[in-house]
Amino acid sequence: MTHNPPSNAAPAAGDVAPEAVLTVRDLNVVYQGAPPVHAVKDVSLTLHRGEILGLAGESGCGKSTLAYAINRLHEWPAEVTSGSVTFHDRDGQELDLLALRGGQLRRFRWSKLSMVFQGAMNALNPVTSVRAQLEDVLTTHRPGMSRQDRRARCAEVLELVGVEPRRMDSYPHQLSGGMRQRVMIAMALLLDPQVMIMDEPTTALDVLVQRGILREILRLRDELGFAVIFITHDLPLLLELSDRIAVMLRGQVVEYDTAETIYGQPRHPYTRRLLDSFPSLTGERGAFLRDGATADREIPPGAAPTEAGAADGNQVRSPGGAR
Ligand SMILES: Nc1ncnc2c1ncn2[C@@H]1O[C@H](COP(=O)(O)OP(=O)(O)OP(=O)(O)O)[C@@H](O)[C@H]1O
Repeated sequence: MTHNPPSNAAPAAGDVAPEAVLTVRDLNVVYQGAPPVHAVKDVSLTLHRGEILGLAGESGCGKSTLAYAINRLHEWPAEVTSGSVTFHDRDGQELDLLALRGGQLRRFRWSKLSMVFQGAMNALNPVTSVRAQLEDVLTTHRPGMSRQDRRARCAEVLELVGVEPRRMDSYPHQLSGGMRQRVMIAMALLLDPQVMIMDEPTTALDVLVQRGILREILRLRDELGFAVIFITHDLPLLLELSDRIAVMLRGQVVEYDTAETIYGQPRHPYTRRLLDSFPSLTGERGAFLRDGATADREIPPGAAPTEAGAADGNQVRSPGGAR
């Protein structure tokens, strides 16, 4: 289960090598049907602590298959045919994720790496209160935790995602789509994971609610320091949100660079085509990058959370550290 430390961590500004939290090496995933579909081809990625890595690419290019394989959620006929996925724990341990079995895997998921799925907001159990569903995660993973501490932790994570803790006794159908998705993000945060994989987490939501939630994710990342693999085919959104972006085409990562470089100097013809397919991206350079005040151009600071909150039927906290 032990591997050498990753060697491809790119040097950051100031020559301080960023620390890797997850390394994917030459990963291949095949759906073993007739004929087989080679959905992920020789993918190598390094996720650094606290970074948001965007995974872009058209429908069917393999984004979800890659995310599921990383978290070992893929099911037959999907098979990881080769490669490795290594988690570099905060405590120095190196975990070979493809080798985890049964209890080890259950302990790993949620506590070290959590996932918010496409349509996850519909994954909440309709006949159980939000409180019971959040507490269930803690009862399973932190059996020694007192009832009082469990309740306090649940209230804390709900507050973190901008849901009033009094909503804890609600049932999912009593919450808006945006609030349900916030509850799912709260659940993913419960055990203080080092990595969150978000697969189209806001796609089903209207634009204002979506932007409010994305700002919260940025703020939480700044506050809590987890790293994110964020998957969407919405490239403008990724440019705004991500530190680095990997562009996938037919199972392969064809370009992997900072959001700024992907936007300003795309090298691969497919990346250029992808950028050109969003007409609004042909405007002033940098208009979609998170850097500086440009990200606020479309929605003035302060407006988005209020509007999102209203649309959400819930008070959203100030974006704070959201860039
Ligand atoms: N159960 C399956 N059996 C066979 N092929 C599959 C299966 N699930 C997905 N695929 C194929 O694997 C490839 C990658 O699919 P995947 O869902 O990972 O792409 P994606 O980029 O996440 O797409 P989307 O953005 O639409 O979710 C596609 O060609 C898809 O048709």
